[in-house]
Amino acid sequence: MHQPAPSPLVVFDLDGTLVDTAPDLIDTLNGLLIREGLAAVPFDEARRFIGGGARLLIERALGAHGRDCGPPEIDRLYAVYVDDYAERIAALSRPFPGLVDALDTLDAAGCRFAVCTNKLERLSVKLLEALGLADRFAAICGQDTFVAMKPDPRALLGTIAAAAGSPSMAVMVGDSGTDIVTAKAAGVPVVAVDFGYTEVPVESLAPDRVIGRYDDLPAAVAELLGLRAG
Ligand SMILES: O=C(O)COP(=O)(O)O
Ligand SMILES: [Mg+2]
Repeated sequence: MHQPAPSPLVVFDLDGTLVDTAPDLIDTLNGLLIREGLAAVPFDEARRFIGGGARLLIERALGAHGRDCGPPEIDRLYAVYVDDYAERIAALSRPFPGLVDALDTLDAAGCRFAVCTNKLERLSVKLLEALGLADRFAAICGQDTFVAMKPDPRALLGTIAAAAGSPSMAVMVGDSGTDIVTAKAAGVPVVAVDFGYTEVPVESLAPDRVIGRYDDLPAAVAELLGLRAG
């Protein structure tokens, strides 16, 4: 008996890829810093610090301004940050332009979708529910879903398994070096979006494709998976 071939799976990063979350992430960060008597971080600088999870965002923001806090202090700030962020999860955050149409086109071509993010799982679900997008994903996996978070390839391979997909029929879509390194380590082709949050231009990180708008995603996925373009 043959197993049916798994449908193609497109695994998306969340912050900076599916959703422009920087305004809420950075408002939360700066609200916290100001309450703590610390300097707020300029938006464009803080935007580049997103991608490794909220704890790293806080560490980078403090480090950029010469504050080196020990783990207990970071733990305390992180706990407050997570609570504050949950309160404003989708106050300003919106899907990037063209995302929903691209999902519709890929869906019609037989693709399924999953999320592999370094956000906490519960915040990821809450955000996507608030935006009416949660039901589109077969799995929504965060930094605390598996034993390891991106760039560990087990985060991506675990997400693909949770969505009942196969690594040989999967593509990762992400905005940062973290996503590209993760996908390469997992042996999964990767499309980089160039409108997200990254410290270096994504082109310099050798993804399989770079797209500047969601309209170009269906063709990139079709090429990488050898599908007939819709
Ligand atoms: O919030 C972060 O820093 C990381 O989130 P991402 O993995 O969805 O980019
Ligand atoms: Mg990202």
